[in-house]
Amino acid sequence: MNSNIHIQAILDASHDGIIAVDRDSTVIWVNKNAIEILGLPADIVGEKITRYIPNSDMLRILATGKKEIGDIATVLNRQIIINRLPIIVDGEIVGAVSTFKEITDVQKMEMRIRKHYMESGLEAKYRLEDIVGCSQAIREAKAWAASFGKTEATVLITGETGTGKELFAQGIHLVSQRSAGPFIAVNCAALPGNLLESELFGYEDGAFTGARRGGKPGLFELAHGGTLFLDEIGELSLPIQALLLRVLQEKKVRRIGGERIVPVDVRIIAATNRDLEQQIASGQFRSDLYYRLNVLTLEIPPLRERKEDIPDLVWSIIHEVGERRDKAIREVDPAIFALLEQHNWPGNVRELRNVVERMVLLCQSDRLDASDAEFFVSKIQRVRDRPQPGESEEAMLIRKVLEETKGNRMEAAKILGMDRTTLWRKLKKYGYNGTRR
Ligand SMILES: Nc1ncnc2c1ncn2[C@@H]1O[C@H](COP(=O)(O)OP(=O)(O)OP(=O)(O)O)[C@@H](O)[C@H]1O
Repeated sequence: MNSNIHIQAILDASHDGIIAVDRDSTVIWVNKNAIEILGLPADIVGEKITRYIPNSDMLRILATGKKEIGDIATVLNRQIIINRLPIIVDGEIVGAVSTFKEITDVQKMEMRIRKHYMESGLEAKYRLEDIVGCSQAIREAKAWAASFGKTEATVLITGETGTGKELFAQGIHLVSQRSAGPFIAVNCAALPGNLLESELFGYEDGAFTGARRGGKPGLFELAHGGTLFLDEIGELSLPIQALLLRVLQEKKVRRIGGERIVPVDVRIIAATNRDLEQQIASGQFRSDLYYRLNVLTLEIPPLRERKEDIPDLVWSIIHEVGERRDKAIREVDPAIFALLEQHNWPGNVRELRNVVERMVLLCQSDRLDASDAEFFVSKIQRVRDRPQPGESEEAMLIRKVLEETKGNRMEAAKILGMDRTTLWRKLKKYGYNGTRR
C-alpha cells in the first residue's frame, strides 16, 4: 500500500483542518478540511505557505519552536480555534503543524458533552402542555410562562412547596430558544453552603495545574447555552448571594481557587416559597440580587385556591402510577373527589400525588372508592383538630365553623359574630377560597 496515500486518507478523515510545513515553510501535508476552511488551492503542497498567507503564524513556530494552543482567529468570516505545534525530530525543529476547527463545531461538541453528563434527569422533560389543570389560575400561569419563554430575562417563580414551580421552569426552558441546551436544576436548600458554592461555581484542582485538567466545572459552566433553575433561592447564604450576583452581572464565572475566568451564557430561573421581600427587610436576602432575579415574576397559586384542578390532577396521577405499576383504574367514586376537595393541601400537588398514589396501590379493583380512602379520612381528621403550619387560632376557628355550616358563609358569619364582608376578607386572607357559598 502506498503509505503517502494512506496518510493522506487518514488526514482527510479528520474533522479538524490540518496543515503542515517543513522548516522552509513549504507545505508538506494538508487535508481537505484545511483547504476548505482556509480557502486554499487544492494543489498547495510543495508551495510556500507565505504565498497564500503572507504573515503565516507558522513562521513564528518555526522560529521559536514553541507550541501555541487554543488561539482564536477569523478566517473568511468564520471563527476558528487553532493549535500550532513545532515538528521536532532528534531535538531539531524540522517543521510546524497547525490543526484547527470552526468554533461552531466546538460549541456543538461541547453541547453534546454537557448533555451526555446530564442524562440522568438533568434534562427538562415537562412541557407547558404537560402541566395539568384547567383552572383559570393555571391557564394564566401557563400563558405567562409561554411568553416568558420567548425572552431571555431572568424569571422568579413564587409559590408554596409542591405547587409545580420546577415544572413551570422546565416548561419555560423548553419553549425558549435554549431548549436544545441543558436544563439544570439545583436545590439551594439541599446542600450546605460550601458544597453548594463548589457545585455552582466549580473548583480548580491546584495540585494538577498544568499537569492535567483537574478540578471540576460548576453547574454554571455545565448549564452554558441553557437554563439553570435555582430552587429555594431564599435559602442561599449571604456570601453565595454575593457570588451569584457577580455572575449575573458579569456573565462570567471564576472557579474556586482558580485564576481563569470562564464566560458563561446561562439563563436563570429562580424559585422560592418564601417571602423574599420579608427576607430583605430582615437582612437575610440582598435587595440588589432580588431585583436582578425578579425581572419577570410567575406566581403559582396553592392547590387550595384551585380545587377545580383536583379531578384532572387525580386522573393524570392515576394514569402515571398505573403505567409505572401496571395497575389500571377505570373509575373513581365521585365521593373521593368530594373528599379530596375538603382538604387544605398544605403540600399542594406533591401531597395530592402521594395520597392518590397510595389509594391506587391500596385499591383491589379497577374502581377507586371510599374504602381506598380511609387512611385519608383519618389523616384530614387529625389535621383538622390542630392549627396547620402557619395557621392562626382565628383561621382555625373560621375553618371549623365553616365545616360545621358545610361551607355556608352567611351562617358561619352569624356564629362567629362578624359581618359577612369581614368574613369574606378573612377567608381571602387565609386563602380559604375553596368553599364558596
Ligand atoms: N400542574 C401539575 N400537573 C402535573 N403534575 C404536577 C403539577 N404541579 C405539580 N405537579 C407534581 O407535583 C410534584 C411537585 O412539583 P414541583 O417539584 O415542580 O414543585 P415545586 O413547587 O418546585 O416544589 P418545591 O418548592 O418543594 O421544590 C411533582 O411530582 C410534579 O410532577
